[in-house]
Amino acid sequence: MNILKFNSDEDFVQTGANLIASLLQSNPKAVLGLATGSSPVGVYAKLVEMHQKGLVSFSKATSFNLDEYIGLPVDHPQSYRSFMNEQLFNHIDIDPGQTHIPNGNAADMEAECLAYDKMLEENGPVDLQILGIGSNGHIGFNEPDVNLSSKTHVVDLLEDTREANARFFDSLDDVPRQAITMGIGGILKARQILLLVRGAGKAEAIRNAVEGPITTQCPASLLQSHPNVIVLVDEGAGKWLK
Ligand SMILES: N[C@@H]1[C@@H](O)[C@H](O)[C@@H](COP(=O)(O)O)O[C@@H]1O
Repeated sequence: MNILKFNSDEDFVQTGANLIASLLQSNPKAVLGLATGSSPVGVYAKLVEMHQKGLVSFSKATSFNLDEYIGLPVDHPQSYRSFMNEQLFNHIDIDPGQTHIPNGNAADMEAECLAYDKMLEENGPVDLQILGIGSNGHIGFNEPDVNLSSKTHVVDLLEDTREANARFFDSLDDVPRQAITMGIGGILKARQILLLVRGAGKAEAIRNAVEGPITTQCPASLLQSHPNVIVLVDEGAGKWLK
């Protein structure tokens, strides 16, 4: 794992954005694995800025998002489709038909999981997978558990995850109880992984993930088994790293 610590927010987002932009410059048809949450927001904003300056184009790229809430209307402001449209897709030249997000409103969720993995397999592997980390060590919505699923699946969200995400909703009751997420196996198939970690609230999670044992109780620790992971941490998140 290549762990880079930043004191400056600007350097953090510029480094993340440069990695994605240089991939697209060398391979315009790159397959991007995208994440939601507050961690990648600054990197997406920087990519929009770079796109507006003519420094990067997404016109031939394909994207796959990690996860989506179940049962939230797709146009709900907190759906991950709305998030991606607002933070990135509406401001760049990516073909909307080439952006993929699991359908959290499918009538048959099992079929949706299979279809998503099939699409990933047909278009993959993902060239660069962006990830955030939950304060309990989750990646995507792969929560700590005795067993982790390899494939895309439906997950019951843990209470602490719902509470962490309640800040985006009117009340805790409005936070969905389930999500569809790519599995750990799907995530680890990416050629390269870029883990973005910001804030002191993630200090323990990232220390466990990169310095602790590889355990399903900290799903992000499985990234230690991947040969090409870059971790960007800010000062707060990196405060307990060696
Ligand atoms: N499903 C998402 C994850 O993909 C994200 O990485 C994580 C951290 O979110 P944030 O970056 O807002 O702290 O939790 C969410 O629940």
